[in-house]
Amino acid sequence: MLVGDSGVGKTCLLVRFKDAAFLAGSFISTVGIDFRNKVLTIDGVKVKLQIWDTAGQERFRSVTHAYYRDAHALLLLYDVTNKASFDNIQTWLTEIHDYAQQDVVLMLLGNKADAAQERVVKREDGERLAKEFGVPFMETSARSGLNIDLAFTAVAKELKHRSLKDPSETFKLQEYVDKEMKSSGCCRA
Ligand SMILES: Nc1nc2c(ncn2[C@@H]2O[C@H](COP(=O)(O)OP(=O)(O)OP(=O)(O)O)[C@@H](O)[C@H]2O)c(=O)[nH]1
Repeated sequence: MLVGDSGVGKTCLLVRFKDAAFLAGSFISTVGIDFRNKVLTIDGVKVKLQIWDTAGQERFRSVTHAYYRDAHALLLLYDVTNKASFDNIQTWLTEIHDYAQQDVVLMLLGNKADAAQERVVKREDGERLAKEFGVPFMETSARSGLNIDLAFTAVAKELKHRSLKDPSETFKLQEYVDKEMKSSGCCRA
């Protein structure tokens, strides 16, 4: 499930992942909730992701609350060009604490990393916040595609690992993300 303030790019992130496209132009706010499916092959196993795109607007909050408890994973987004969306992350974390399952897989994403000129939230600030709350973190761009597949693949790997319930196998989400970013030679922003 994708959550975060209105306009941070949740719908664009999902469209980029699902269709490898970017919705340029006018911004159409999500009404309530929507979902799309995508099948990934993880270590030879097909994993079907059902991804719920929620409305960030406050007036839809009561609708989205109802979906939290069924979510296995949450991608919590802020917009690196919008300080308020970053400041609101703590409020979102409280909301997640109140409504989601205790062991939900959670990842923090600083989206719109392509927008260098408009950036107001440094990558280090995102990293610091994520560390404070013990949440894996990366910057993404729905416009350029930066780290989009990696974010969803990392979450899918974690979910697959959990569903196999094999205690001899360990999977560390942040370690996986850091390793993948390093080996691709890419950049966190
Ligand atoms: N530069 C840049 N713009 C983006 C990116 N992702 C989204 N946008 C723009 O940000 C605006 C909002 O994107 P949406 O995906 O509709 O935002 P949302 O979070 O789904 O908004 P709600 O549905 O209201 O919750 C649109 O004008 C997008 O074109 C990105 O990675 N880079």
